[in-house]
Amino acid sequence: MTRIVLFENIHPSAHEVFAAAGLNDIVAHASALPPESLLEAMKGAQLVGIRSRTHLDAALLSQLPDLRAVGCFCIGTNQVDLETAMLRGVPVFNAPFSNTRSVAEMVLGQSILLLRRIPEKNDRVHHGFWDKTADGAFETRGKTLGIIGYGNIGSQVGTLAEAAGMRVVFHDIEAKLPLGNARACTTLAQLLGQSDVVTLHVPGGRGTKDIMNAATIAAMKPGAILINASRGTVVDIDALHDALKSGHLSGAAIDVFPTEPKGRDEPLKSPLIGMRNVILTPHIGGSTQESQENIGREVAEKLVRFVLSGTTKGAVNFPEIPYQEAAGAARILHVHRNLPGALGTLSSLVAEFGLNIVSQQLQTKGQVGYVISDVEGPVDAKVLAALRAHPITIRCDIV
Ligand SMILES: NC(=O)c1ccc[n+]([C@@H]2O[C@H](COP(=O)([O-])OP(=O)(O)OC[C@H]3O[C@@H](n4cnc5c(N)ncnc54)[C@H](O)[C@@H]3O)[C@@H](O)[C@H]2O)c1
Ligand SMILES: O=C(O)[C@H](O)COP(=O)(O)O
Repeated sequence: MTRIVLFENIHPSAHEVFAAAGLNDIVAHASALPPESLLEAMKGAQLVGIRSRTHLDAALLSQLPDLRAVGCFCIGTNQVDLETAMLRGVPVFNAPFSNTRSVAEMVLGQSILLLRRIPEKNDRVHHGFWDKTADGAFETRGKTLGIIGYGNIGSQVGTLAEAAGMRVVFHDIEAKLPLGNARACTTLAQLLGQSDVVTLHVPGGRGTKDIMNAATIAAMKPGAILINASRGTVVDIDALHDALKSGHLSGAAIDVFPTEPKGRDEPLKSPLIGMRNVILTPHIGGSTQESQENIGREVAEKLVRFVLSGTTKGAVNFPEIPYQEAAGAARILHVHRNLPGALGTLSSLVAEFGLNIVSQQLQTKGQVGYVISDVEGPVDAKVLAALRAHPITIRCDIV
């Protein structure tokens, strides 16, 4: 039996995919759990499904000997210690494109609303005030959108923004093909100095921490707008608060926060609460019916393929072996330390039990090697125990 434990209200489409593959031992939690309950909830799970709020650090992963794979039912994977997972023989899968469009649409919508100061005007009318004025309200057409991080989401935002008449510039640490009429900026300063709206679409992690800080926010055009729907660590919220208070920036939309509540019952703490022309949303950039259904299906399919055939295609932290038809009576999935002669050692071990290898694929990544071997003849518990006991072995399973 493959025990699956899911957190954070993963879409029923995932359950359908698991059930169709005969994987019915599923425990589903509607929200993220506090760290003190997480280990207990994951014990015995072979597959774990999470979204952005569940953190799987090295200490937690090392207490989960049964864990075979992790599914991040989202784009970001920075909430998992990917290196530790790999060294423990655990591939991590995600859904790299399934919510891209949802985020891009939200960012374009926020740009239009903030340029017109709609959040502030909406609030005034709700309080009975009729402040009819064009002061500080601008068309989107002809304004410059600066995109920091021109990957899947950033480039999609650029395409939509051009359709709305915006001029698009972007900055990325890698060379990127500009779509439409978008122009690359070689430096961040170049982008900040000319953009009416700046939007962030970089991954989380040390390399992007506080990209927008007091100095870079000061380098933005007076009256500009800042949007962040990437990761909460990317913007120094106190510096943003100061720039909004002083009037240097005219508005902001923040979907992700340095510390986010674990669930509905926990309040958000942020100095931005109650500020004028600021849109605050609870990390819902990728939360649409369409995206969640697609993500549920996509990640569950990757997990099912791994469980049934060992394929790791699409894993973000692991040697990738594409799907191949089973060629023998049994398939051995062997994760080992990537040392010289490891493949020979494995093949000799298998041969000692009189098993003939009919098909074999090896891929390596850093310190880890992964081999799928199809063998003639059944692999019994004695063979599996011998393979698992060998010093080069990190993990070994039979499918
Ligand atoms: N708010 C949400 O609900 C939501 C939904 C989906 C994704 N996200 C987040 O959006 C972010 C982007 O997602 P994506 O799918 O476009 O990722 P992606 O990997 O396709 O693109 C990220 C881009 O950022 C670039 N980059 C990395 N470091 C940079 C730096 N220091 N300066 C400039 N560019 C840099 C990369 O080269 C890459 O082109 C991720 O953090 C993801 O987790 C948030
Ligand atoms: O990485 C992502 O895809 C987004 O941050 C969305 O995360 P979520 O699934 O927790 O909404």
